[in-house]
Amino acid sequence: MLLEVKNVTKSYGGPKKALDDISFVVKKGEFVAVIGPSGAGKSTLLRCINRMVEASSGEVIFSGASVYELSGRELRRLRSQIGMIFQHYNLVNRLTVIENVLHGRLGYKSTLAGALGLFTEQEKRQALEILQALGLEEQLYQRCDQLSGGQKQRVGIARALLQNPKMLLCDEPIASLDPSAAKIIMDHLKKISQERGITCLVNLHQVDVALAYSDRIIGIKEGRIVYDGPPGELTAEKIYYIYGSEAGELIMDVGGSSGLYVG
Ligand SMILES: Nc1ncnc2c1ncn2[C@@H]1O[C@H](COP(=O)(O)OP(=O)(O)OP(=O)(O)O)[C@@H](O)[C@H]1O
Repeated sequence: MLLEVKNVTKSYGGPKKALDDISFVVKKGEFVAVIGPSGAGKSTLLRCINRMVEASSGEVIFSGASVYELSGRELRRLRSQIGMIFQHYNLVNRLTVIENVLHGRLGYKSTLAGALGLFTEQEKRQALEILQALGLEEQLYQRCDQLSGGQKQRVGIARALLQNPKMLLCDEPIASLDPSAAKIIMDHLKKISQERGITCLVNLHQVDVALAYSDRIIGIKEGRIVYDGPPGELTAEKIYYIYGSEAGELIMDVGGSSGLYVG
């Protein structure tokens, strides 16, 4: 077991809880898709795991450590083991690809070394190797604002990998991409989890993508888990239940998609 989420509840102060008593366990290397309609709580859930958002109650155990009890250096060390991928990439646009990726190491450095941009040869070599694996070797010295969305997301993945994470939290990683760029990103994430044994927790709006890529799907509706099981058991009825009125369009996608994600 790598991650255990126990009875996590989050209220932002409004009448409805964003997360309501969420519990699940994730094994090392598992590829888990988290699906659900807009506002279901997917993003809040990912952020409560690494404490970008503080949960109102509950507990998270990651790699044997009780995340909600850590502070200072221990919390930073733990966070460096959890890479995060964002819908809008969160890159520094005026910096180059290689500079953005090396930023992934900052969590390991003293403030001074980080501020001076002091990176070891070993770190630079690893950054290069990761960027090559992601097909970005020709963009190393390009500024990030000159890249396509798909390339930006690959830089985001490279930055996260340079932390040597045990787990990646991916918050709608393909929501801003066209289908072919989205496929490239999903293929890379899957490969990373299979080849490097890195656990992936991926928030997705698209059910067809979740079905095609994940070992397991967690369905969230109004802050609660309403499905947790293999993709093969996620029937059309269950999709209807999770998505309510948004379901029609999604089920059509599943049945009649271009086959882009299948096979
Ligand atoms: N910072 C915040 N302050 C107040 N309410 C928030 C905040 N962030 C999220 N919420 C609320 O919490 C609930 C869950 O939101 P969340 O963004 O986690 O859902 P989501 O499933 O990721 O949706 P989406 O796909 O639209 O991002 C929603 O009702 C949302 O309005």
